[in-house]
Amino acid sequence: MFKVTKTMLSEEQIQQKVQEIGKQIEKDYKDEELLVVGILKGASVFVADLIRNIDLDVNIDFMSVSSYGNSTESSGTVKILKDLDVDIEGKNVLIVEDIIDSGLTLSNLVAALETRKPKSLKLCTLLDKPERRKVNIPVDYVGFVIEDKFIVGYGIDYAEKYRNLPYIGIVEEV
Ligand SMILES: O=P(O)(O)OC[C@H]1O[C@H](OP(=O)(O)OP(=O)(O)O)[C@H](O)[C@@H]1O
Ligand code: HPA
Ligand SMILES: [Mg+2]
Repeated sequence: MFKVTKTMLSEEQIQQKVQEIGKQIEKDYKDEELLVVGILKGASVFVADLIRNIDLDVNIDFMSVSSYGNSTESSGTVKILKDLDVDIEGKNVLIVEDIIDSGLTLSNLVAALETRKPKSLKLCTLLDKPERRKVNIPVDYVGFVIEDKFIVGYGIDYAEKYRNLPYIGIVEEV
């Protein structure tokens, strides 16, 4: 049976980091228009907190892609389940993810969005698990670099559970 056995990052640590990233984004996009794109469902909680720490005129949109399903291993392919509502040509786009693991989700997504000719395309992730990377992908804003543990909480699930935890916990077989 799988259970949340430990806390990896507390609610306070996460909130502090989200504030820092938000302020950095605010600086970097001063006097620019910005479209923040959250990747459902995992990034939903992070995006909601992040945009409240960016004191600029931001627009938000969401995409839904899937690579994990109910397992702890990526299937290696990414399906677009819900596309953006808006055209991103000529816009500053910031993709927001909860976690980069193999990098497959983001690299596929970036390739797809680059063809739509945004003015700029940057990436932001709360968590980065570099040990599991299968494709190299440069990320502009990283919250925490974490070790190779299967984690949940703050939007991130195991079999659709635990997304509502306010902290990041480690899931282990007990
Ligand atoms: O770097 P990768 O190996 O591609 O893994 C990262 C992706 O996997 C998870 O999403 P998932 O596809 O499980 O869907 P979800 O966001 O709806 O939970 C996570 O939210 C990232 O989007
Ligand atoms: O550690 C993880 N936990 C949950 N979902 C994930 N998707 C990629 N990595 C993870
Ligand atoms: Mg996701």
